[in-house]
Amino acid sequence: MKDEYGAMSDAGDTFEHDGPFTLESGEVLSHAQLRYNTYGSLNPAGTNVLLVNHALTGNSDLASWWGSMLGPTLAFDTDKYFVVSANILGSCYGSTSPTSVDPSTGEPYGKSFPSVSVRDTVKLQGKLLESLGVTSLKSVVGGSFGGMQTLEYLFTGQEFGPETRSAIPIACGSHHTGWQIGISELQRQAIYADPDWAKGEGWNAKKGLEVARQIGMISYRTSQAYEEKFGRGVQGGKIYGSDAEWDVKSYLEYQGRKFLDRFDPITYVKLTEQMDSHDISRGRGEMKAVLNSVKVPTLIVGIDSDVLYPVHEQESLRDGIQGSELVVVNSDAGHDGFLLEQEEVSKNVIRFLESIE
Ligand SMILES: CC(=O)SCCNC(=O)CCNC(=O)[C@H](O)C(C)(C)COP(=O)(O)OP(=O)(O)OC[C@H]1O[C@@H](n2cnc3c(N)ncnc32)[C@H](O)[C@@H]1OP(=O)(O)O
Ligand SMILES: N[C@@H](CCO)C(=O)O
Repeated sequence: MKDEYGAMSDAGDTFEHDGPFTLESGEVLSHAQLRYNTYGSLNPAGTNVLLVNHALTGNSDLASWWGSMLGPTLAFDTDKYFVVSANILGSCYGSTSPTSVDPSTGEPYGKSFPSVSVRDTVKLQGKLLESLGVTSLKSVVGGSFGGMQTLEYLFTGQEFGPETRSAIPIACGSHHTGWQIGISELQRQAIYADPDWAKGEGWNAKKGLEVARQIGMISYRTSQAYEEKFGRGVQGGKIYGSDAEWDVKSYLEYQGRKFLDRFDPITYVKLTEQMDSHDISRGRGEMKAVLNSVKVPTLIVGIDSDVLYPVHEQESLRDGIQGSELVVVNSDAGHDGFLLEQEEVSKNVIRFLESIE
């Protein structure tokens, strides 16, 4: 279900920040809210907490994307843990975003929505956790954009929010690299190239958004996966020129169209910009020293076929964070392996959580 400006209103609760929220950029959101979901019960000390962070286009409805990991006896064991999943600030899934009304104009922010960093999202989530009575996080887990948030939590206890006792960053690195910013930029350029981006507020740059999602879908998988799924399959037998209806073309077009039901171009531009802000060393010193300052147990997970966040980035995290462990999951799926290989991810999460106080 979407509201009048296109924001998704999925199930969950809403946290409202008390007063204006100042962003890293110095800009101020006069009102800031976050959608979140919880599962299980909080213990009286507020310490049996697992925080699970979603990726770029996900939401706080954890059951809808890591469902086979959530429930009694599963990785996110709701008999033992109070599991919290919070939306990203700037996401159209119920948090303050470009689709929200700017109180100063009475109109949706649109392109004037301020620049939010991954650290801003985590800082606001920290306020949400405090409001729930959370004093300490047993672990923070997330893949991709969720992994970037997870890495920021390694510093929250020292800087803001509840203490973090362990972390499981998956399929991400210590900062967004030139490669990843380039792929984000390519997607934004597809949106900017849509003639409707320059008209009015830009909400109607739908063709651009479709193409952006198609570019994303290529980067989330691998040549092996595309070969296995589509190969040279074609409808109608025509293989020459623009008459060729390749199965892969039809798949990408379908994914692009489907995406319009749950995202808008402005939010997509802003969220990819937020990912590009990811750099745990910003303002904290040299990366080597920043990683070396991490003292909590950390399980780093990579996917061996991930071309977007390649394994060497997880190896760098492992080399930098003292005593951390790296597990590389074998999968042809590529980056999306963190969503598709739930059994393998679960196994490692369970083992690691059992080893943590
Ligand atoms: C609504 C939500 O998902 S929001 C919940 C949170 N989501 C997230 O966190 C991530 C977003 N989701 C994703 O990235 C993906 O859906 C994943 C990774 C979770 C799952 O991927 P997969 O299961 O491998 O799906 P896959 O990429 O094969 O796409 C399947 C779809 O393509 C369609 N399809 C497959 N081949 C073709 C083709 N040749 N032509 C047209 N359509 C095709 C299928 O019919 C199917 O359609 P459906 O989704 O309407 O059922
Ligand atoms: N499939 C994921 C990839 C980004 O990590 C998403 O759409 O959010």
